[in-house]
Amino acid sequence: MDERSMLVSEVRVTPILMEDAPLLNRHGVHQPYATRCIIEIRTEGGEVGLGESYGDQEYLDALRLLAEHLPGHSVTAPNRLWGLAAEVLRPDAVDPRLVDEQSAGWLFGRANLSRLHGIAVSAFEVALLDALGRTVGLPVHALLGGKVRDRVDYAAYLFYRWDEHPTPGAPRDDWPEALDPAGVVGQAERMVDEYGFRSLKLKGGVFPPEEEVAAVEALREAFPERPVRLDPNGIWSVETSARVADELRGVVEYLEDPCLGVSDMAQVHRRTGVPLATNMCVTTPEDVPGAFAAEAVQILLCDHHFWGGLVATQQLAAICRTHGVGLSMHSNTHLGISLAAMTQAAACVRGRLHACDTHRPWQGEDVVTRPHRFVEGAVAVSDEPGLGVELDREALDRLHRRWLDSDVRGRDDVAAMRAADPEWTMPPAPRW
Ligand SMILES: O=C([O-])C(=O)C[C@H](O)[C@@H](O)C(=O)[O-]
Ligand SMILES: [Mg+2]
Repeated sequence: MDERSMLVSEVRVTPILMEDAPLLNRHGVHQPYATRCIIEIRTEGGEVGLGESYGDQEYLDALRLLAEHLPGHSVTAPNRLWGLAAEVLRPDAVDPRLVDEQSAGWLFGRANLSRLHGIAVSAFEVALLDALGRTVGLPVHALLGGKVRDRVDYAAYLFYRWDEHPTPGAPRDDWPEALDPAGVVGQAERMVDEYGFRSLKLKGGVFPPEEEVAAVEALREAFPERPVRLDPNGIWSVETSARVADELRGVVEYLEDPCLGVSDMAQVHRRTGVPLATNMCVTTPEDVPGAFAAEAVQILLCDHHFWGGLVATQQLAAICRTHGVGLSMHSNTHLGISLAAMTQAAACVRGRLHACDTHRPWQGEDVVTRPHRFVEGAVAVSDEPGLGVELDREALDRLHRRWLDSDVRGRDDVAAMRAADPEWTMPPAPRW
């Protein structure tokens, strides 16, 4: 094959706004529209590779900056993206919020340079692998060493939610409110009916822990065969976390980020023995040694969007296997290109993989022509070349026009909550 045909000729990073549901979490509520960006890489040989990543303005700027340096890069060399990212995305070249270690504004860990590079590499690595796979006629999983499973299990991602956004004129879906155990069980019933999910995860941190414990117990009673997890995003103290862990021992598969930080998580696990998962206190490779040594984490939620991509996911999986730490996948609001990438990566992970998180059922829109179907809670691993998805150009244009016509440029669940409660501010941690 002619080497020149493998070179990147053009890169497009297109910001979009997609409808989102009024899902509640410890910060507040999801905005009516969420930002995201779609990446298209064209090769000299005429293939196109797709990627999907965060769309907050500061990330968009960083991704566009890196994109300028990609023409001439070979789709056969995704590993070289790390060196390029280190060269181009220096602390003085990016928005300070992306590298400020003190900024813990997100629901998935602190910002820092290592994480920024992981995010940037991932966004383009996926697109390069897609283009390479299409060029040579192989699925991405073959480029990662081959799939070890044909279907990837996902969990029903249950949220406390309102039936509609407090913002006038916001889009509305057809899910009813879920604000108590009966509402949560009703939501789970519909998720199980429509998607067949065989694991359940409740996003907590919204109501006092007793109410969330009651919801988890109600889920367990309604679905005795299905593992249940609870994730309050680190809003409990060590005392509260230990109490909840004692109450839910044997009821939950694991507790996810009951409290913040390696030392507090380790204390809770030491005191209770209940398995703990995280997508908050271990989010870069540098976090791994200390957290594993302290036994703060029994299940790590990988997320290729911030761990550096699909190859990095395999490397992280190997580290977890070596240390006897289980693996699952974190997700926040995403569309079908991300789901395709998550599924290809998960397909290659050897050993036990806990059902992965996905927000996909909450999105009524997509930018791929054939949105994925969940059958018995799983997505079939595509064997088509690349990621196995095609871009719906008309949908992309529509969601991009929406972005152009709007001033929403990032995620702010605290501000969104103020539409319902003008006094609302970021809750302290621990809150309970
Ligand atoms: O597992 C998690 O912590 C998440 O999925 C973080 C997300 O941002 C979720 O909490 C959300 O979207 O509200
Ligand atoms: Mg979490």
